[in-house]
Amino acid sequence: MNPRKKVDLKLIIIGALGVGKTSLLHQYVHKTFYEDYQTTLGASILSKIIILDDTTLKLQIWDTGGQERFRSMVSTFYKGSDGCILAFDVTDLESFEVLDTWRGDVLAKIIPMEQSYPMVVLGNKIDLADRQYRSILDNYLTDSIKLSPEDQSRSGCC
Ligand SMILES: Nc1nc2c(ncn2[C@@H]2O[C@H](COP(=O)(O)OP(=O)(O)OP(=O)(O)O)[C@@H](O)[C@H]2O)c(=O)[nH]1
Ligand SMILES: [Mg+2]
Repeated sequence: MNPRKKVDLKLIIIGALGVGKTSLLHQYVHKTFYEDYQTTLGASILSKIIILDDTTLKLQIWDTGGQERFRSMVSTFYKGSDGCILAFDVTDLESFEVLDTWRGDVLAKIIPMEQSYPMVVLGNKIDLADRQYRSILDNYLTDSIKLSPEDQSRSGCC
């Protein structure tokens, strides 16, 4: 039997104040959800081991604070990361719009060193009734992606 490969990955989660970055990670790693809000000061690190096919992945996930005053400190944590989660709150349009700035920060630090760097956009708080994600996605599709009619029919979109 082949021993499993071992891979260490450093991931970072960024996004506006209070979008739920810490809650999401605690739910993922410790299976607990905190109702009480305690803003993250700077950053904290969580670890999780997952097994994927024949590989043991050791995730080191950097949870960062969304406060403006931590912005330049947080950008120093991007170094050496293998990917990034851009988090927003689906009930808060501004938290989505500001992702562009966060993304710009990451690209400015990472891309000169890494040609390919995975980033995912994550919409949180989907349990809340006043979610605005439909209009967020509609605007995004209209303004940014501009799918051609062929693409739309292929994707079954719109
Ligand atoms: N309803 C609902 N509330 C959530 C969800 N995720 C987080 N919250 C609440 O949102 C508040 C902020 O959550 P945090 O996880 O501390 O937010 P954060 O992004 O880490 O905030 P900063 O560290 O200040 O940047 C807390 O009161 C959470 O309980 C969710 O999926 N649904
Ligand atoms: Mg936090």
